[in-house]
Amino acid sequence: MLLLISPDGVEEALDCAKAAEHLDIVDVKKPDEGSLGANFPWVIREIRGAVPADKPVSATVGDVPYKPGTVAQAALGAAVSGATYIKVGLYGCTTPEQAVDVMRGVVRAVKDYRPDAFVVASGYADAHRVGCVNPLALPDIARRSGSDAAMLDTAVKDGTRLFDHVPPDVCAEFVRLAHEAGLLAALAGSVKAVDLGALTRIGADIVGVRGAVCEGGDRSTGRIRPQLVAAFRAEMDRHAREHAAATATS
Ligand SMILES: O=C[C@H](O)COP(=O)(O)O
Repeated sequence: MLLLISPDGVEEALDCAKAAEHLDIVDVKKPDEGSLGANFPWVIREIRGAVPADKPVSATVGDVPYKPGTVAQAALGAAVSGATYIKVGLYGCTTPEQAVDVMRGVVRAVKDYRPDAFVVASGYADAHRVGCVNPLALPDIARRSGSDAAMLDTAVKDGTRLFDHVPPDVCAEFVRLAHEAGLLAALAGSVKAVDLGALTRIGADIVGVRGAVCEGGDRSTGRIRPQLVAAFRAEMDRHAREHAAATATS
């Protein structure tokens, strides 16, 4: 399982760089603009320059409205700024067809510019609270639009977590559907170390975190700390080892 960490700006990204050996993807966002809030192009560019070249930089394009042209242009902006993972939060899409429309535009805009870019269609585990598409619709939306991964995060950061809204057995179905469609499955949403056992068993390809690696576990007032990233990674590795051992003996 890959570890994606979301700094809120250049300063936190530098702290991520200090823990680079423990993480896989640096995900630029602007948490004060929403769960998948988009940051400025120059921040993406500066972070790309600050983290080791072998670590992909991801950028969130926002909790986007149903405006395919606007979103495609924003996604291209993120790619031009140096992000190779482009994450789109389908907040304003109320049907799978709308979501496919938006993601098709993103895939074309991004891949015409950079064919090896990786496009992530993200929905929300707590979709019922904000009125967007059902979490289990995401793998098919990603497949139909030519995206590379389906993701879930939480829209409302009020302390509730991924599994509060989408229990582990339903997350397992999400991962199964994504894999069946040939996609990677990414899961996030105030994930804590205690969730890593279930996420490992479920077979998620990417886990995304911010709060869990911030001081005090607070994604808004705390700062990302390299030692918390290292500790989180150690827990991931421990679960991976235990799972591999259990699978080998069963
Ligand atoms: O992409 C992952 C998000 O940044 C998750 O943030 P969070 O762990 O604070 O919910």
